[in-house]
Amino acid sequence: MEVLAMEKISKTILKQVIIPRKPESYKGTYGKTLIIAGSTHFGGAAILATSATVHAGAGLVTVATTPEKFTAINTNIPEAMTIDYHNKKELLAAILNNNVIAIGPGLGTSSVAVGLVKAVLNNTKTDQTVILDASALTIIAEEKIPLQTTAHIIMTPHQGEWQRLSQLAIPDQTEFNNFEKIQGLNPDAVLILKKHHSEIYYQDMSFQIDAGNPGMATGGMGDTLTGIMAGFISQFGYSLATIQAALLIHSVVGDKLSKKQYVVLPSKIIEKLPKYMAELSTQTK
Ligand SMILES: NC(=O)C1=CN([C@@H]2O[C@H](COP(=O)(O)OP(=O)(O)OC[C@H]3O[C@@H](n4cnc5c(N)ncnc54)[C@H](O)[C@@H]3O)[C@@H](O)[C@H]2O)[C@@H](O)CC1
Ligand SMILES: Nc1ncnc2c1ncn2[C@@H]1O[C@H](COP(=O)(O)OP(=O)(O)O)[C@@H](O)[C@H]1O
Ligand SMILES: [Mg+2]
Repeated sequence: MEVLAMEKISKTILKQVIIPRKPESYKGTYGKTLIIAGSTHFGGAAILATSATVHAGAGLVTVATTPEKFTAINTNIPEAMTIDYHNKKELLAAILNNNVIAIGPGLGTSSVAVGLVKAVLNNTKTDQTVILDASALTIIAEEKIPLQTTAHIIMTPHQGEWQRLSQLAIPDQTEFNNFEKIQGLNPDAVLILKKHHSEIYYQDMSFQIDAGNPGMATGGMGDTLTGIMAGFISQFGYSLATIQAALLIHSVVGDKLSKKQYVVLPSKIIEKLPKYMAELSTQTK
């Protein structure tokens, strides 16, 4: 039985991470992000993840997806560029050229999707961050793909996806057991276990957010977190503080919205992000 409660992430982390932008900066200062997402039946996941990345402040965002979704993505998020993930040459160039790569939202588990996950894990390096979410995690579990990249790895499963990856039934997903399973997957990987009051496992430390509400239990909410995480790491750099701030802001904005809205739409969280980030970055204390 676990006796000690996990450390809660304080809201002060938001002001610490979300600092004012430097006047002489340009889009390149805020990082390049590649989102590999979407498939015939899950176009919305790609749109939400991409839109969240752009609204969170990533400098340049590219989406690798199926061309049938280009129009929808370009219409919803004209700021993002699109490439066809079936084009191996373009995909490899994009994997090599981006600082942050998020893969999985709405990707499905087709053989093409399996190839995409392998391409990311085989071609990323130390200075990059790879965020593995949704279908990418299911593929890694089903195909037993080793997490062998030297890039930073952040896994963002919900409890069902973590069960697939770790073989731990939900009641057995304790702090102790989760740490043990991370060791077996890749000791350097960060786990964000999504649930009511999501948890972060980072090296030998664990944290929990004291925010989030059941109004957020709606499709696309995790895809949105993935985009926020990608956008934050892209512009603020990879660190524990950045990861904590991204996870927390998603639920803090969700809590603000839930005061007046029974169900919290992911697209509404995305819409609110730039204003809330401006407020946080200009507050002195
Ligand atoms: N608009 C869209 O295009 C959307 C696409 N989506 C995509 O759909 C694909 C399948 O993902 P899903 O997560 O829906 O399905 P999954 O089959 O991967 O996961 C759902 C299963 O996990 C179980 N589970 C246990 N604990 C859970 C928890 N805390 N939260 C959620 N599920 C839990 C459920 O009972 C269910 O059996 C992914 O690629 C995902 O990104 C979803 O994100 C929904 C929205
Ligand atoms: N009851 C709840 N309380 C707090 N947060 C929740 C609740 N239900 C869902 N969430 C949050 O919503 C997100 C759901 O992620 P996920 O299941 O991956 O959604 P999707 O794949 O549909 O985008 C997670 O960040 C999770 O913590
Ligand atoms: Mg999900």
